[in-house]
Amino acid sequence: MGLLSIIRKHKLKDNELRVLVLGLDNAGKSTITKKLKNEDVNSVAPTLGFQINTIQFKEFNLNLWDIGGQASIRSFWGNYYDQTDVIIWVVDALSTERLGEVYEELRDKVLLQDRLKGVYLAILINKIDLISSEYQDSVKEKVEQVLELDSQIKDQSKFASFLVSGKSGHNLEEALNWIISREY
Ligand SMILES: Nc1nc2c(ncn2[C@@H]2O[C@H](COP(=O)(O)OP(=O)(O)OP(=O)(O)O)[C@@H](O)[C@H]2O)c(=O)[nH]1
Ligand SMILES: [Mg+2]
Repeated sequence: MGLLSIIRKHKLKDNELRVLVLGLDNAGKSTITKKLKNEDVNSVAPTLGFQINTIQFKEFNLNLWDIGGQASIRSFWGNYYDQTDVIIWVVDALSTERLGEVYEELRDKVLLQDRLKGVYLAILINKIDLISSEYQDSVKEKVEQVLELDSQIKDQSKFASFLVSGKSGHNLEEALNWIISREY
């Protein structure tokens, strides 16, 4: 057995998952991460490097890597890819004008990356607290349509999208439940 598979076996025994939190700048990655840690979400600043946070959720330890999303530092994302189990991809529900950029970055930096083959993808459509409930479903549809996940990812069990709010915590638990109920 190779070293990597030994490490992997050991991790699974501990129910430990490596989760990268990615997405464009200002999407809300750090806010969501803070909310999951029960920290104050009103004091966030743009992430210039990365922050590792371990949270316990049910019987799992999730190592959340909150990585800066500014364009100038996206080229460093690849440094974190090895041994990743899950990607949480955060989309700002209000910035519909940036959905083209979201599509390109998700495709090029995640979906086409050999080192991320087979990784589970949770799309968190964030800041839903700022969108009135009657429009929320159409926002979800719009994001799903632009990202073309159905055609880009053949295995339907590999991805799911959620309307969330990092500020209020809305639907974050549902997203984590989906993550821990995958097969690792
Ligand atoms: N209303 C609302 N604002 C949010 C929410 N999530 C994040 N924000 C705001 O969006 C801005 C960016 O949030 P961050 O969490 O710093 O975004 P980020 O994705 O970590 O950004 P980078 O670190 O630059 O990649 C901040 O002003 C947050 O307060 C949300 O769910 N609702
Ligand atoms: Mg951040």
